[in-house]
Amino acid sequence: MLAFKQKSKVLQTHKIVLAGSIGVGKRSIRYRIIADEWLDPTYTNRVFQELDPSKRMIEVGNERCIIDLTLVPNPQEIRRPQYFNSSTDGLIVVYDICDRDSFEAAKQLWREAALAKFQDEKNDNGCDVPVLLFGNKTDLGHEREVTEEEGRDFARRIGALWIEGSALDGWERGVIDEAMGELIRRRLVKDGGEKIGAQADDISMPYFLLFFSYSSTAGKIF
Ligand SMILES: Nc1nc2c(ncn2[C@@H]2O[C@H](COP(=O)(O)OP(=O)(O)OP(=O)(O)O)[C@@H](O)[C@H]2O)c(=O)[nH]1
Repeated sequence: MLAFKQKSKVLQTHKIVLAGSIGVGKRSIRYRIIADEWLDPTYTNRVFQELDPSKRMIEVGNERCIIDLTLVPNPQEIRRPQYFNSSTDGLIVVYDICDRDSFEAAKQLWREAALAKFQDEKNDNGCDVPVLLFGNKTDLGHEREVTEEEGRDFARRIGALWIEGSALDGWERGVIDEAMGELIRRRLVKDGGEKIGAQADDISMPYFLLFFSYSSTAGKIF
C-alpha cells in the first residue's frame, strides 16, 4: 500500500495596520476584508467582538499567506508600538470622502507614521512601511468633499497606493486583496535592501518606484 505523506507548510503572517480618524469606517472595512460582509451598526459590542476576526488568508502572487489586520482606535495612537512596529508590513490610512477633516487627518497620520522609529530599525530615515490610502463611503458620493484627484495626488506624492470604495455598497474583495498583496510585495522589496519612501517633512518629494495601477468597476487603485 502506498503511503502518502502530506507536506504541510506554515503560512507566513503579514501584519497590516488600519488607521484613520474617528468614524471613517475602519471597523467596517476590516469586517469587509475579513468576512466580506457589511458590519451592521446595530450589532451590540458583545456580538461585534464575537464577529470580529482579524485574520484571513490571501494569495500574493502564487503564495498563500495570512493577513492580520490591526486597528488603531484613534489617529493619535499611530506611533504606539503595540499597533505600529517593525513587524508591520503595511499601513492602510482611511479617510471619509464626505469629510474633508478626515482627509487632512489622514495626511497628518501619514506624517506621524513616516516619522516613526523602531528600536530595531537600522536606518535613521524613519519608517518605510508601504501605505494604502483608502477613501471610504463612495456610496455617499452626493455628499463628497474630497475629490478623487486630491486623494490620488496625495497618494502619488507620498508613494502610496490609493483606492476609493465603500464598505457598505459595491465592495469588491479582489481589489482590496490585490492592494494588500501589493503592500506586502513592496515590503518584501524593502526588506531585500532596497530603500523606498519619502521623508515625512517633504510630502512633495516625487515617488517613482513600483508605482501600481489597477482599475475595476467598483474600486480604483493607483
Ligand atoms: N454610508 C456608509 N457608511 C459607512 C461606511 N463605512 C462605515 N460606515 C458607517 O460609518 C460609521 C462608522 O463606521 P465604523 O466602521 O464604526 O468606523 P470607525 O472608523 O471604526 O469608527 P470609530 O471606531 O468610532 O473610530 C458607522 O455608522 C458605519 O455604519 C460606508 O462605506 N458607507
